[in-house]
Amino acid sequence: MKRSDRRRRIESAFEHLRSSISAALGAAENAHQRVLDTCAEQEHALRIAQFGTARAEREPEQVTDDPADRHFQVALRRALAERDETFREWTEQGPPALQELVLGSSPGSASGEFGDWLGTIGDGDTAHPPELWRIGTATVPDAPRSSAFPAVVPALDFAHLRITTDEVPDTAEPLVQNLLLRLLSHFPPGQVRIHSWDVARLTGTLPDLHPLTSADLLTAHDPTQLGEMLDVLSDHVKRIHRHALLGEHTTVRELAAAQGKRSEPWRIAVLFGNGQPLREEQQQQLQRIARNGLACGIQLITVDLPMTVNSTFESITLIGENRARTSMTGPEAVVALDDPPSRGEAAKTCSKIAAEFESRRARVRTFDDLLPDELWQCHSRSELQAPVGFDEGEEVWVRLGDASPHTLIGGPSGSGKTNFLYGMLGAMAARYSPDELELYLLDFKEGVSFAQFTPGRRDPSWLPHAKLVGVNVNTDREFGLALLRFLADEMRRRADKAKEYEVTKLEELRAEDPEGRWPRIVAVIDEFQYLFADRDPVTAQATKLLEDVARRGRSQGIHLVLASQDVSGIEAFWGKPAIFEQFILRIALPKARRVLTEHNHAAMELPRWHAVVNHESGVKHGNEIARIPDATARDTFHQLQHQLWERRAAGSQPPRLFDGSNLPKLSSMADYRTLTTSAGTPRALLGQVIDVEGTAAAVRLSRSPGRNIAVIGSVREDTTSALGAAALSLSRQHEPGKIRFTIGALLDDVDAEARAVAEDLRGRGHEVDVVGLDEVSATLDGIAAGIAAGAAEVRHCVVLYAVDAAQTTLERKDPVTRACALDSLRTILKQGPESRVHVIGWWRSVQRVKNTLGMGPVDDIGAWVAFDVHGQELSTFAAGQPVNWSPRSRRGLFFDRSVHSRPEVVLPFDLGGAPPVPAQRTTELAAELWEEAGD
Ligand SMILES: Nc1ncnc2c1ncn2[C@@H]1O[C@H](COP(=O)(O)OP(=O)(O)OP(=O)(O)O)[C@@H](O)[C@H]1O
Repeated sequence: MKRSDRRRRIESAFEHLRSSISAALGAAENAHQRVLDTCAEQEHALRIAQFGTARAEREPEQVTDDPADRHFQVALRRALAERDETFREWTEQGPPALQELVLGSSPGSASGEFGDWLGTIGDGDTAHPPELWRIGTATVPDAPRSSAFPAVVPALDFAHLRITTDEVPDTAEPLVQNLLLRLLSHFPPGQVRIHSWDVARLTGTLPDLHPLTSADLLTAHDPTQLGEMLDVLSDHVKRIHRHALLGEHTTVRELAAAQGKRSEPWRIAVLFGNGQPLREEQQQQLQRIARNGLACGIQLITVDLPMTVNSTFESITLIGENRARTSMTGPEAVVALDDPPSRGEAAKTCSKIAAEFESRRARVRTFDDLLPDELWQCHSRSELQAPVGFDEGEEVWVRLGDASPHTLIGGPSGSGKTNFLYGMLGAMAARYSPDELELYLLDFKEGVSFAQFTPGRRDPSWLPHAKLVGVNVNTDREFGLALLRFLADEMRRRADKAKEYEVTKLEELRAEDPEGRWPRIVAVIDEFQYLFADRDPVTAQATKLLEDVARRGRSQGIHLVLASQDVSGIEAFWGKPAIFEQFILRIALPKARRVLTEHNHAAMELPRWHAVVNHESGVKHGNEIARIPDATARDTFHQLQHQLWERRAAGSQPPRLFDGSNLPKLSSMADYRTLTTSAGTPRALLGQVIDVEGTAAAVRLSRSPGRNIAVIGSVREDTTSALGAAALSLSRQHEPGKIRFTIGALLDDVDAEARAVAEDLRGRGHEVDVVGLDEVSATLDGIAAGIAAGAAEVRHCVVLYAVDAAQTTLERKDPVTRACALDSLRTILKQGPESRVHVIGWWRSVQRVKNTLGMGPVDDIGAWVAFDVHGQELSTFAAGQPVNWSPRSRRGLFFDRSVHSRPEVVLPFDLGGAPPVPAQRTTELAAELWEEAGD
């Protein structure tokens, strides 16, 4: 190869190398440049992001020294595109959607223009209040298109509000005032109450709302008295928690939604501070109110008041020129607060609200105002509640439930206790159906106050909730015992049933057994002090039973309502703290003494037809004063009763009426009417026992020794009633021919009664012999001889009217045999029952029964009923036990040694026929007995 060739090739190789190197170097430089560009753009992007895209666009010189710089322009364009993309959905749909939402959920004054509602009185539904309330118009300045949307904040039950200013709290005033005007104008006057406190000003806070103070809708608290305002709010929280929120509802709002009506107004407390925290204890109290208040409808609005509780607060920060940021709209949105209406307009609105509230408050409320719009809509699972009166037009309610199980009502005669009871029972009966509430009503006072709840001759309606009505029972304290015993039994039945479901309370039992019928029971005893009238076994038993029912009834849905006009009656109660303490609800009518606690004299100052309603055992702070409407006038309770009666369930039975001034009619007694010939051992009915069911006093006439009946006493009407009832009831249990009657009419005075019964029995087809004084000895001898010969074929009842009147006749001895008919009678008494022969005899005194029986034991008289006989005389016939009994008119004492441990009180029957003769002894007999007593 030539030298020159080689060189050329080498040079060309170098050339290639050079150009390759320079190409490589150029590429690196380009890449370097690109990296530098990207870097510059990203630096700008970072600064733009830090500064805010919108601001960077507005004020580029704040972001870069050279706004025209290519890299900055690229970064800004990219940021704007990204922002537009991000906001696109909101820009297109956000503001109009929000607008629509607010319009729908916050109607009327909650979000409308002032001009549309200012000055009109609200009628908003308190059971379903709007959640959000307008304060202004918001925009997002940094949005690509800054559309406005309504700015709203939650109020009332939903959140507290914390407002922060630039340390000039007054600047928050128009905002607060506007919001309050919206709230006040939305609901009927009185539903929103305002408390205000301003650390810096004595008066003049919220000046346009000032007219509300005259109606107590706004209470302006003194700057030095924050404690007083906090105490008022705390008391409301406590009271509402203790009483209104006992059942399944944990907030007043839920309760209102369930009941369709709010029972407590909203209370809004506005506190203007100065940026300084409160004193420690006030801070804590305020925080407690903040935590618990919303559930009770208490909302706080604080202005420049540092607080450490955050959770339930929404915040508004004023940023000058009527603009604010809120926690609802976030830091990007700026709210232009609504301009307030003119001062004149706002004040006029408040005056109008105050005047309307005053006029509603002054309106006389009637019994009808106690009634719900719809009948029988409430359930009594956790308690019973009903309004009983009005405080300045607002309802005052009573509650019977676990927290306040029983009520004590006091007031002197004529103060309106009966009327109060009518109002309360009416308001409850209208709310709860008979499946939710049963009433047992007892009035010891003379008169017939509860009789209206039972069907009468002129009005057939009855109160379908009433199961038992007792009137004129002032001498029959046993009826009170019977009611208490019935309640104690029912309580046990409920407790046993609850145990089956492994629960303890009625509320839980109802949850476990939803199909079961477990109404709450309200038992009213008017003039209950009669129960404790004497130092006797009735008082002792009543005390024991009342203690049991009062203590354990609470969890079984059994509520006592005891009323008394008698101070000593109530005082006697004070001595029984175990009972008294259970009567947490106290109702004091004007001038009632001893119902409330010793230092609570509210009842003394009450005007007529008012009551103190106190759910705190009578302590002062529990006082609620209520005006009680007239519930006994025409067209009040009675009209309601008619409506309720018409709604009664098919087959609903009228309440049982126990009227102490009337005797039960034998022919209408269930125990008599249901007697049939197919029943087993026949039962002789003698009268009616004092119990809740109205059971008959009955003696079984079995074939065993002693199954004879003595009717003892000198009052003819009562004793002949017992004999007649026994005979007639036995006749109903036998086909004709299956029983025989021998009737001894041994006293002229009762001949007519004896013969009337005989006629009645014959009319029913039975064989009846009537014997007088002249035939009685032979008849008894014959019967005794028959027994000696063997048992009778059919039952034989020997009904003797005034056995003792025949004593001399019966004692007359046969000159030959020396036997007398008295011996025959003794034989019949002793041996008869086993042979189907029973004596049902009337003796006019205990001594005279003993004369008949002779020296022998009294066992041959297995059962007896005694009228006008003192207890101590009867103890021999009651297995030797002391008998505590003072005779009373038209009442007897009944004892059957085969079933009773102690005698019980009975009412003789009204057998129908001739009207009863006034109860009196025959003068002739009175003289005889007087002589005997002298002997
Ligand atoms: N709130 C009331 N508004 C109007 N009249 C009433 C009111 N309360 C009671 N009255 C009337 O007062 C009278 C006495 O009332 P009520 O019978 O209720 O009193 P009381 O305390 O039960 O008296 P007593 O124990 O003597 O029966 C009745 O005529 C009744 O109509």
